[in-house]
Amino acid sequence: MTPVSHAVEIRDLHKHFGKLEVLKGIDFTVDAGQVVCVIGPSGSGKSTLLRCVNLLEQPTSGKVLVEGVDLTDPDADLDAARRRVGMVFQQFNLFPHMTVLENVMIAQRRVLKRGRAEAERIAVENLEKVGVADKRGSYPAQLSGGQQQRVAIARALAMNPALMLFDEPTSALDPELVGDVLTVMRKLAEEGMTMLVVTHEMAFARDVADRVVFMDGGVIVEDGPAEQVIGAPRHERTKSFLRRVLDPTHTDV
Ligand SMILES: Nc1ncnc2c1ncn2[C@@H]1O[C@H](COP(=O)(O)OP(=O)(O)OP(=O)(O)O)[C@@H](O)[C@H]1O
Repeated sequence: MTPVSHAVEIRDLHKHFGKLEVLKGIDFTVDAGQVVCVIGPSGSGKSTLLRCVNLLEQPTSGKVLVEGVDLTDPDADLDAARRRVGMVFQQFNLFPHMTVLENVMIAQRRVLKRGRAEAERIAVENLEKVGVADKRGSYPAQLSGGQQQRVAIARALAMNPALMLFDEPTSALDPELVGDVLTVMRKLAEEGMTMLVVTHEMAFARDVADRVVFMDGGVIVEDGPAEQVIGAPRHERTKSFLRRVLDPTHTDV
């Protein structure tokens, strides 16, 4: 068996929606244990890129490998590959009629076929990890946005993923709730979780990411350590984007 060198490997990825080419030849890798933050203006293709890694979108061409499994190979075990990838969205997507505990147990029970006691134990363990175990009997509507997002993170972690994708996990939150979610994400990073994070949180990207990828117009413009891409960008497009996000008087990103 060939050794798996990357948690994620993307080669010449293109994605069209009709005539609109949203991804125009993306190449990059994420190694196991790395945190890679993807930044860039609205509409640059960041979410579409993540959705191609999670099979929510089918690439038009190119390759997406997760732990060496080619998701574009019709013979690949796609269910198994999908289970290796956890995803946290901007919206928490919790079932409103289920308690927090049930929300974190349901996929474990249905997809992984875990028994009730085991699923509950793992759910509680992960709710403790994100600091909301005391809310296990509550319904999502009884929780703050930050607590709901932490439940969504616990739900993804309970599936024992090799890789976590985060798509602007704090952008739907009131500013005072953002910190708690970022703290959980920092902890996961410190524990060695492989993470691909689309974010507008530049401080998080600067402090936590092993690499920052700047996307614009469906291409990767810069890919490197945060101190380079955010601290000393080489390209005019990156500089202009960062001027806009780092200057609060600009809101057009
Ligand atoms: N399912 C779809 N059908 C048609 N067009 C789509 C679809 N999904 C995304 N697009 C278009 O693809 C482009 C890139 O969208 P995407 O959401 O990937 O960008 P983004 O960089 O994540 O933006 P944002 O920061 O605003 O979330 C946009 O022009 C969007 O309208």
